[in-house]
Amino acid sequence: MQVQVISSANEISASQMVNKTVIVIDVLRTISTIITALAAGAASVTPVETVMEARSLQRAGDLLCGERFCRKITGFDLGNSPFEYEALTVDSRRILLTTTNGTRALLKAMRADYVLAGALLNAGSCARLAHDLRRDVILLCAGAHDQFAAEDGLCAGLMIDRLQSLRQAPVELDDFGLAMLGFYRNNEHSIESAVASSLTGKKLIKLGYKKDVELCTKIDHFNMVPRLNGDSLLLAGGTS
Ligand SMILES: O=C(O)[C@H](CS(=O)(=O)O)OP(=O)(O)O
Repeated sequence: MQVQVISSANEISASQMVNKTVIVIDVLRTISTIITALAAGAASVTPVETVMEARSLQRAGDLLCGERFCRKITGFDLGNSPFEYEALTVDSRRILLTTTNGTRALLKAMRADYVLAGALLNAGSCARLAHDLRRDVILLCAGAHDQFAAEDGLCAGLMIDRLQSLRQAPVELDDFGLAMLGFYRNNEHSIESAVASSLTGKKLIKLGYKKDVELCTKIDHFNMVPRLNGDSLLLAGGTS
């Protein structure tokens, strides 16, 4: 199995995705929020590029969700904090979600054979499902504002570590993947502080989202994987 790591959403091209499984990684916070929402019973999550598009797609019962500048969008039901996605609020609802980086990365990955949503919260399950799908893998770090984000790189390194332990044959890594594996192994006993020291981690903490950062660093908190089906993410695997 070949595994390639791409440093930010704008670095991927459609031709790279042919016959591949793409795992879209956005630890802070989009993918962590999507995993939490589906685990809490949301029917599906549809990633949407713009605020206007989200509004135009809304049908009765749908929740309009997302952030700009890390804050809930005016008039929307929920923002981008996993804590907002409680069972009472999201149960059986379709979620239309637009965020700065994470939903854009998901939309960019749509040409792949399989698109999975991965974060620290479900890293082990995500690696296992990717292994079972028997395709070469791209780990697409969503990044922040078209730049590499350290927390996504750490998560990519963790998934490579997990993929390697699942396989008899070695995982063939590109150089960036090799670097991310080393980055993860150097920080594996201090993931929470490494994420809290990242640019986005520091920004979110400054804005009052320290608990979000702490929650998003819980490795393997869930054993299920959001998987793209048409234009929406649905659950694959167990529930918690
Ligand atoms: O809301 C978030 O956590 C981030 C904000 S930022 O653009 O990275 O500063 O957005 P996301 O799309 O979840 O990376």
